[in-house]
Amino acid sequence: MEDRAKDVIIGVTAGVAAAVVAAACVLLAIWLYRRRASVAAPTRSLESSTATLRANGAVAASLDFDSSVSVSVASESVADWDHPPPAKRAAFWAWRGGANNGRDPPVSVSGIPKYHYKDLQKATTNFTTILGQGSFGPVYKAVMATGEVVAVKVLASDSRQGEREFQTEVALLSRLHHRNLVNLVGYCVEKGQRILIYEYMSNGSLASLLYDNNKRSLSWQERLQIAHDVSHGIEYLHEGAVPPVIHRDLKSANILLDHSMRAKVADFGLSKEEVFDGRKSGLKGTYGYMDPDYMSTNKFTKKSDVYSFGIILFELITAINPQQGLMEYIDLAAIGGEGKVDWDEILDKNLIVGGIAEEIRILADIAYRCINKSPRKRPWISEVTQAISRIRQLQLMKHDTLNLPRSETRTVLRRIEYQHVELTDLTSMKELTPIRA
Ligand SMILES: Nc1ncnc2c1ncn2[C@@H]1O[C@H](COP(=O)(O)OP(=O)(O)OP(=O)(O)O)[C@@H](O)[C@H]1O
Repeated sequence: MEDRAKDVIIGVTAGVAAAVVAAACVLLAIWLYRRRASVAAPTRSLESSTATLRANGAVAASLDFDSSVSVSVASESVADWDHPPPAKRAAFWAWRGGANNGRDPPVSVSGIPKYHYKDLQKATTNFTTILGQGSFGPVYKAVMATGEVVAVKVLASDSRQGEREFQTEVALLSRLHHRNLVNLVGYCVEKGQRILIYEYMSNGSLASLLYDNNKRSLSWQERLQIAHDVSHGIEYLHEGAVPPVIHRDLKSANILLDHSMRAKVADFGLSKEEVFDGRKSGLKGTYGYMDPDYMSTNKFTKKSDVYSFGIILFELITAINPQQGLMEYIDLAAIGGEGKVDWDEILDKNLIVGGIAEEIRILADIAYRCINKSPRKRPWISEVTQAISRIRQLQLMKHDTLNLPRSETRTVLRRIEYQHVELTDLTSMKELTPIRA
């Protein structure tokens, strides 16, 4: 009897112990689950707010600290911005100007010099030396006290988007340096004004050189150099910058030329919101340059920039404005299908000179691949740069050949033939694309 009571007591004790252990496990599991969920929650919401901008495992993310500030810069890891280090946080609050009740002066995180408004006023003769008017405000030529000539872009003070874009521009350009990007040399935030100061590009925009009747026509050599420069600039953004950057508003008006006609890409972060098809779509970019795939999916990728660059290449070849029917002309020329495209029909008449037909055809073929409706079939920008390099090599070799003694000419011609085969391979560019898409 006593043994039986003992057994009962042991059984009950073991049961209670088992129940306690089980309850503890359940509680532990609940606690762990809740903890993980609370850590994951902000990341998820940030990811969802940037989802439309992500593509190809890389690129543009929005720094959505609040819904009014959506800065398109290439992705630092989401987690990184989820818990930014103190320096980044301070910079961000400083940029927001007002988030700290405006007590502190704006902080330059960028290392880019900050100018006083009165100095810029003087350098622009009280803002009278206007170079042009963009959608974010006027641009002035300024001669600084040091004698340096710069371009001063005054963002419209009433524009909320202007302020947002201002933040993007300073943030992006402070970490992007390349000879084919228009350098930001300073900025000013004073008296309610937001001003960006750039290196001065004395030959203006590619658009004005192509479409302004008062300007001389660009030579083929210059056009090829411009194509190469721009391609290098974009390649730096896509494949050199860490993290990578998508421009989102590549167009001939955003390609500027310096005193020696070298081209640079301008206007990061200043892509404007555009009303499309009469409806407010939230799409960014400029009509005539916008990737059709982006218009249907709302996903902007590096290949969307490649599309816009393809359009710019066609502008260089045809001098037809994309906003005045360029695409229709291209479709007409390509009506015969692959291998039967006749680019001669749409060539800029100023390019009808001897000896360059083959080079033009190759560049047009590259451009045509860039504007393929399917982003996967478009080349990567580094492939485009390489293809343009080959055209230039071909040119150099031709030039050398003309200056060579007869005995060497045959060898060089053979090399040209070889290069040509390589070029044809490159312009087909089909094999690489699916691997990285
Ligand atoms: N760094 C610069 N050097 C010389 N001229 C410049 C410079 N930046 C802009 N400009 C000139 O100022 C004018 C306005 O330029 P801005 O970049 O504001 O607008 P946009 O690119 O022409 O148009 P949008 O703002 O609609 O894209 C253009 O004519 C351009 O050629």
